[in-house]
Amino acid sequence: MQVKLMNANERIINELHECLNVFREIVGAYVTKLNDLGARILECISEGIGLEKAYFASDLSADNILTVNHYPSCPNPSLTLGLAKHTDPNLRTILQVVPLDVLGLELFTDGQWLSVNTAPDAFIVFVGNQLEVGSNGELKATLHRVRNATKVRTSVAFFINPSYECIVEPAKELIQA
Ligand SMILES: O=C(O)CCC(=O)C(=O)O
Ligand SMILES: [Fe+2]
Repeated sequence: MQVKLMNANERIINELHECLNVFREIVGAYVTKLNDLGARILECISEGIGLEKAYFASDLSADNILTVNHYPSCPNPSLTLGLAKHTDPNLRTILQVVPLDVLGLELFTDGQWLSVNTAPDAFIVFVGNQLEVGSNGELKATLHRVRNATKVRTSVAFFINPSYECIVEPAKELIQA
């Protein structure tokens, strides 16, 4: 009988595979929930601006991306921004922030930057550029930025995008003659 002992490299590779499987399972379940949540919010938004419930479904929200932003602790946060001001180029963003007590996200509204508070189990939802176009400007893309903090901050952003093939244009129902 031949017994093959695993060397250190093989053991690490096996453990890595195991971690990746668990990671895939957890992230897969999270993304499925975010997809459902995103679809429900989009339905409410569509109805709210006078479009049919499913207007932004299918091609207009077919391509989704999950990203993680990590902001290391910054010794002098007043000297630099974590993320410069921008609007997201997609249809819509759903954001979750960890840890909850580290503030940093700011929205530009009524001529000033306002800090966004987070709450347990809460999601932050941004209107992206494509939703501003699709809604013919009824919804304005959210201008936002991130300030650094002396503590580490991480955010998870789920970007909902139209498919590459689809044409994004103002909804006919929202164009005044
Ligand atoms: O980290 C945040 O709170 C915001 C991240 C963000 O704006 C982005 O990923 O586009
Ligand atoms: Fe953003």
